[in-house]
Amino acid sequence: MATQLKNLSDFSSATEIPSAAGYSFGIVVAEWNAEITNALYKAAYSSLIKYGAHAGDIHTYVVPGSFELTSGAELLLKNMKLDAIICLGCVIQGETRHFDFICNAVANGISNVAIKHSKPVIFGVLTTDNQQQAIDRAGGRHGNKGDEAAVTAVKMVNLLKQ
Ligand SMILES: Nc1c(NC[C@H](O)[C@H](O)[C@H](O)CO)[nH]c(=O)[nH]c1=O
Ligand SMILES: CC(=O)[C@@H](O)COP(=O)(O)O
Repeated sequence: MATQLKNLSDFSSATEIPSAAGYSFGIVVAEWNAEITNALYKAAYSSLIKYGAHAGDIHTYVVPGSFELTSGAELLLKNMKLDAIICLGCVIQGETRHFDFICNAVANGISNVAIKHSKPVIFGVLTTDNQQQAIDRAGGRHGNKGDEAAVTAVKMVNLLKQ
């Protein structure tokens, strides 16, 4: 599996990570699976600060579930001047196909919001078969998708400087 070859928080071999200084970021976090999404959030916030973002330029909002990440991102971009949005959530397969509908809706919805506003909206959503896979990707053996999402946002806001 691809993840087995990659730690989500290892950027040692990555291209240089540009500065986040001067850019404003929104972070939308889903409450569902809060022990996981809180870990994603802490990593994303810490990474933005590590790469130069100012605390006053990071705006955090909580939504009930991952399905609401799309509307959360839309509301922020419609009402605030932000350079990028990071959406953080954790969807874990249950007994029914509800998982599929949420995952597909969020992935497509976030993409549509990004295109509508011509702004980076980062898909920092874990979509796992079970709790352990989520733990492994929220600060466990496969790193933290919150780190990955933050670095992606920093790279994207600097895109036009390339
Ligand atoms: N089962 C999970 C959910 N379900 C809730 C939905 O995201 C949504 O809030 C509800 O359908 C009302 O619109 N959300 C997650 O983030 N993770 C899950 O595992
Ligand atoms: C992804 C979900 O919504 C899931 O946790 C709900 O569980 P179930 O499919 O058993 O209703």
